[in-house]
Amino acid sequence: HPEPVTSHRTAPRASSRARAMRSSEVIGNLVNAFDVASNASTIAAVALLGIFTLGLFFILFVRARARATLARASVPAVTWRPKFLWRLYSRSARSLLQRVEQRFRRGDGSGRGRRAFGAVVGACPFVHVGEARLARDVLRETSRKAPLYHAFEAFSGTGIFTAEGDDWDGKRTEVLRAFHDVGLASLRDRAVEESASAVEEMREVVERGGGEIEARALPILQRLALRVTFAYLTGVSLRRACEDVGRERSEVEGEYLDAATTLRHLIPARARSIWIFSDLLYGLTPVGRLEARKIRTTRSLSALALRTAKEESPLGRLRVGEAHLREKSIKVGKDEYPKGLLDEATTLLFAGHDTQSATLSWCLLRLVQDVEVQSELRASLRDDIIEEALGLPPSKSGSRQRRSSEKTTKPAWATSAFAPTLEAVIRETLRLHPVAPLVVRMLSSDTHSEKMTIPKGCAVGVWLSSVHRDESVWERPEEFDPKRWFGGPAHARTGSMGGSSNDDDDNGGILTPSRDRSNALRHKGVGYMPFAYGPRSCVGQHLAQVTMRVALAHLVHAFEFAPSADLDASMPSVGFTVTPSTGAPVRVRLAARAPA
Ligand code: HEM
Repeated sequence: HPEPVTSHRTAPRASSRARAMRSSEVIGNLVNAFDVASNASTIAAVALLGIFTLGLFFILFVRARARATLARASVPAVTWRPKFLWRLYSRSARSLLQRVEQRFRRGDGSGRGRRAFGAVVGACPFVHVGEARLARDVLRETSRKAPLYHAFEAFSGTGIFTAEGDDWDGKRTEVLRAFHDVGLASLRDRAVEESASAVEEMREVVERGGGEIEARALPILQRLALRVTFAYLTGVSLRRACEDVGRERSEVEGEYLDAATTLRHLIPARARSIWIFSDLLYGLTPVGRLEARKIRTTRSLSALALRTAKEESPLGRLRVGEAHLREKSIKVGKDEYPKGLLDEATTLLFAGHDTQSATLSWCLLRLVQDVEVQSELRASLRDDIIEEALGLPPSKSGSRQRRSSEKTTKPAWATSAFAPTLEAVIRETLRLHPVAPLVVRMLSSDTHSEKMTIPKGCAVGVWLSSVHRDESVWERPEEFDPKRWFGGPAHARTGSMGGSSNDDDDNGGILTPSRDRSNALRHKGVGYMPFAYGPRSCVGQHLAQVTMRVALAHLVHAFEFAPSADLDASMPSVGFTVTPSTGAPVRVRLAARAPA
């Protein structure tokens, strides 16, 4: 056998030397590597620190600039704290409107009674306004919405609610022209049809319930307002459109309203939270993903509306208008739709049903608190001309045929002078519950008013709910008093509303003389703007007034409403619109027949 290369005794000595050498090499290499790494990490750390410091200086600089701009408005400043979305969403800011109003009432301590305060929101100087005249000046001045509306873009896309500049201008013109060309008669007919059928459904439930039931009014009114809005926009009833695609109307409505309810809270909550700063990060959060799912659901109703819309309907007209066809198409299910058109249908369906159902819910809650007003309203509707015009069943047999020859050829029901008590109740509801209570604009030039100047570059949040409570304009502002819309200045401070008026600044120019001039309503005046004011005021206000008149008249004509046992019934839930937080629970019974 050959000798082993290393003897048994020398081998460990040689290998330990080699090991020692190898380990010193390794340590040396490690030290080198560590040196290199530590140099690199030092450089990276210094670079990061530099970027961080620069970023910090930049933030401090823009915030200081924003504070300086705000100081020029000389409003008392409050601190803005961004919120975490899940807290806002889960608690749905109940008392927000009261808190803001209290803040306005406190003023700036100067005794000048300014209803305004400011905050730096991110890097933007933000002035909150609750003063009637100032609000009007601001809203008249600009058509630019604040970056806050960015949170709504995922939902309403480039529809007119969120569009800007020439794009908005072109689309708004097309929408208004479409509404004008179609006219209000078809809307009145749809509203009569759907209101009568909602009353019949409810009558059956009341009769089954032994003559009186407790019901949540909001979901019933949401379905009613959605059906009227869909039918008007498309020229086809929602039932018919659903049948055409082999689906049940109640299922389609249910899905849509569930999604809309979630979005109503989620989108404004995002606008007030830190997530407004990043679409990408927001999209990765569970709430961001929930929002995307709900938006897809609402779009399927918009797609159904576009697919079924008749040529002569408002959506049918938009389908051939240029402004809505410029953008590329997007897919919903198997079909593709021009994005601008789809976004507009989404905007109008949502804005149409949500605002009207919320307003009508508040109206019923007010009427259950004020039985006298409710009875007066019901009595005022038991008039054969009003009944005929609003499609109500006749309460006195035999009289209609005789009087119908007096029917005016103009759409009298479209004017506020036609049924003044009904109109006064709706106006007073919208005064105390303007369901879209905050509108925000960017000032592109300084806005001067009697009391102050707000510099350009400021975002201005006009709180319509507070404008409607401005004590320099309204007497007893918290009181629900439809009578303030009639008669002399006892009900409103001088200058707030002018003399009596039949001029209907809200009726789209359709003028019909009142049948009873002594009963004419007063001008709305400077302190009243439930549909906002100026270039970006509501495009659907004339539609809303017709639908709400018809729907409220049908409900109050058929039923008596009484308060429910729910103590939270009048608690507001503030989202996209302000709704009664527990769905407007009321007790319902059939209205007693009119005395012969
Ligand atoms: C009681 C009913 C309604 C109320 C109280 C109401 C209130 C308002 C308010 C306050 C604005 C301004 C929002 C802002 O600038 O942030 C607005 C805008 C708008 N409303 Fe209404 N609205 C009602 C009904 C309707 C209806 C029935 C439609 C359509 C079918 C509609 C469509 C719109 C649209 C598209 C805008 C955006 C206009 C623009 O930015 O140019 N609204 N509404």
